[in-house]
Amino acid sequence: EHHQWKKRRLSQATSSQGIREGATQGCHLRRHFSNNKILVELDEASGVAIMKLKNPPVNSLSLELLTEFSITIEKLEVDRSCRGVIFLTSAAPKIFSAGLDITEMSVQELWLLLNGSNMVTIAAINGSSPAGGCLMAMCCDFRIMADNPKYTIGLNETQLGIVAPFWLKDTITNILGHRLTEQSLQLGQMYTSALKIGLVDQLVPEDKVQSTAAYFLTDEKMHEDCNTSVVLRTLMFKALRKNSRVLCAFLREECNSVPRILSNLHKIININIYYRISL
Ligand SMILES: CC/C=C\C/C=C\C/C=C\C=C\CC(=O)SCCNC(=O)CCNC(=O)[C@H](O)C(C)(C)COP(=O)(O)OP(=O)(O)OC[C@H]1O[C@@H](n2cnc3c(N)ncnc32)[C@H](O)[C@@H]1OP(=O)(O)O
Repeated sequence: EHHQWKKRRLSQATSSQGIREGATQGCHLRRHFSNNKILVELDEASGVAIMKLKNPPVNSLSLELLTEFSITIEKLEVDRSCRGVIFLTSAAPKIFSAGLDITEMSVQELWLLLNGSNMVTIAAINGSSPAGGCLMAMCCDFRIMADNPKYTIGLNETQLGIVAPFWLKDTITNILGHRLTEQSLQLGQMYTSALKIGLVDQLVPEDKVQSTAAYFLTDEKMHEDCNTSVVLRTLMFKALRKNSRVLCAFLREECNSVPRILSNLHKIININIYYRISL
């Protein structure tokens, strides 16, 4: 069934369905794709794709954005000039993503896409990033965040009365370790010092987030201390993480069975009950 879903997405991705394309010729070719909520700029020389979320005012992860997200990732996956390098940032200032649109929900597919992707993914976190925004960043291989004490990041689900499902807990445990994860989820904690606890890998000045992500991906010298390219290291990292195939199978199942559109808070409560039962 997942295969069917993928096929359907791919045919949408390759059809003209709302995707606008263009190319500019500088010293090398840059291609642009866009649909309503996602802008992509692909530099063919470096293979670096910048994927920008554009859902004003707060970049919430609405169903429309998540659908376009899937289409875009799959389009990049099959694009031979994208050398497996992509980074994710926000087109809006100050907010990376406010998390799920509280009137809708479908986040498992995003988890599957980013965790299952063979591309190297970097979150260029240029603003606040609660809940689903933090999840999206955690699904990337590296996280580079703007050094601004006003911006916070974390899983505040508990404060919202949402019980984090086990795959979300596993995702943050991989990054923070067991004890800190417990504290973080129990309190629904939002962090201003995410670097200290390892939730992000690097803090940089706000205007350098995107360029640092690009530099990180393309400049091999930066990693000469370990004599292994960032791309190779990431592919190894992904291979290690893919051990959790059982988890992937569970999530695929769940994508098919959980109602994908929640139109009001009442349904959110039902979904929470569903998660409690399935734990
Ligand atoms: C339902 C889940 C079920 C099961 C669990 C499944 C999976 C678990 C994995 C992930 C779970 C994720 C859950 C979520 O992501 S829930 C969403 C959590 N998000 C928040 O708590 C965000 C709270 N918002 C803020 O902190 C701030 O708004 C801000 C820092 C993002 C921006 O602050 P600003 O001061 O710049 O702007 P505001 O005036 O506060 O907001 C502007 C505008 O935007 C609306 N808004 C804010 N957040 C959301 C949102 N998540 N969805 C939709 N709309 C949002 C806000 O209401 C304002 O609207 P108005 O201008 O008042 O109309």
